[in-house]
Amino acid sequence: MDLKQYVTTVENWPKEGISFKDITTIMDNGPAYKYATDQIVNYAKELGAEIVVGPEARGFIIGCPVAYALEIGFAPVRKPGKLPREVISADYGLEYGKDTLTMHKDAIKPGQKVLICDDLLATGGTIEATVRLVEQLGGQVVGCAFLIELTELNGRAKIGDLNIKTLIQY
Ligand SMILES: O=P(O)(O)OC[C@H]1O[C@H](OP(=O)(O)OP(=O)(O)O)[C@H](O)[C@@H]1O
Ligand SMILES: Nc1ncnc2[nH]cnc12
Repeated sequence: MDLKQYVTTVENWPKEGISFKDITTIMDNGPAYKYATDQIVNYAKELGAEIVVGPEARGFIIGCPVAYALEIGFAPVRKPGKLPREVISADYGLEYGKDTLTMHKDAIKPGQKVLICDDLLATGGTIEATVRLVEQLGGQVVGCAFLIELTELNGRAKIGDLNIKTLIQY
């Protein structure tokens, strides 16, 4: 399936100069959403992932169905003030802003094999901060899966030699 045809590009949103890749037109198409999820499920199986981690909010949309299909857990990465128990934090930069991400301190077991999922790899700031959080908790990042990669922004460079899978490239 050519997934790219289901992505909607919105120019100059949320800011002038940003070419926004809207994945809601993948999600509202049952076969396209299932196809995308299945690709990541197969990748997760190859890697032997034991838990899925995803940053809010679009990382939940990608990561949760993968965790469900594999009957493994999902641990959320959230913006500050959203998780109710003790957290660790990491600051990061975005293509259009900056922010902080948090995880519960007990979200990952030491040595657990983690697959990180998100909708899109842009500058790599979000994924790099998520990797830092997982590693700080003792998790082993076995792979990172994205629907979309904006190759010109070279987000891959931020996470060194980690295993990365992207389904659509621009
Ligand atoms: O590679 P980066 O430059 O870090 O950009 C990618 C991140 O930006 C978007 O999330 P956003 O922070 O806009 O939050 P949302 O998912 O809640 O919309 C997207 O879902 C990725 O998580
Ligand atoms: N161009 C883009 N489209 C959609 N989500 C994004 N997150 C960061 N950059 C983005």
